[in-house]
Amino acid sequence: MSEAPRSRRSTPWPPVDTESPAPHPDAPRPGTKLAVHYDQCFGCGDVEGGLHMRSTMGEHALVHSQFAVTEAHQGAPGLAHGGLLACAFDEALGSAVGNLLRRPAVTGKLETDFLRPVPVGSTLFITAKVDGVAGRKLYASAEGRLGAEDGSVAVRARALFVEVGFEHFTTHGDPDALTKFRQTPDQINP
Ligand SMILES: CCCCCCCC(=O)SCCNC(=O)CCNC(=O)[C@H](O)C(C)(C)COP(=O)(O)OP(=O)(O)OC[C@H]1O[C@@H](n2cnc3c(N)ncnc32)[C@H](O)[C@@H]1OP(=O)(O)O
Repeated sequence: MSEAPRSRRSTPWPPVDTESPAPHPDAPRPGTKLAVHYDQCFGCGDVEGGLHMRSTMGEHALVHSQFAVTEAHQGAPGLAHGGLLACAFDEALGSAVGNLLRRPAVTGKLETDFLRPVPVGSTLFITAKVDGVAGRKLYASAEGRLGAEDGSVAVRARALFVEVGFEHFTTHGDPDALTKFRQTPDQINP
């Protein structure tokens, strides 16, 4: 296969003026294995059929996540489903925002570039970072490499997270949301 294009993007990123993202003083130190943020989360929780993503804080405010692609994640014979890959990036990006900034936020916009097919049996090594902060708007980006931290780039993603109050979860989700977050050991939410 020919080399994937370096970029298919024409728009600047972040799309607005931002401040540099200062990591929260309580952000996990490099090398820390990051906690599951909610044990029923499809991305990182121990949910049957979930993605079972695990993440680690890296150097230079990078968050490293791995997504092991199984037969349950197929969209075409032997290949990962693009929507599930987007899900994996939502999780990895959210983990970067949540752990580095420690501000409750939800995904407002998520865009993905699928550069190479991702086969069943492969592991996607995703590196995510926070690119900028503009008030409640938190911008993050990530790339996923096939098979190793220095493998070929297969997917790139970028996202806008919007900071919300904790009532977002109790009003729109479950009135017991805060209790349920807290029941997840070492969670980073409220
Ligand atoms: C560790 C954690 C890992 C978590 C990983 C998983 C994360 C998730 O999947 S979260 C679930 C999916 N996301 C959601 O359900 C969010 C649903 N959407 C919402 O609740 C709302 O639209 C919400 C909160 C994003 C924004 O609403 P609201 O609080 O009223 O703010 P609003 O004024 O509309 O937007 C705030 C700013 O963001 C901008 N914005 C919001 N959405 C977008 C968008 N899609 N594109 C561009 N800009 C946007 C607005 O233009 C606005 O900008 P400005 O302040 O400059 O005017």
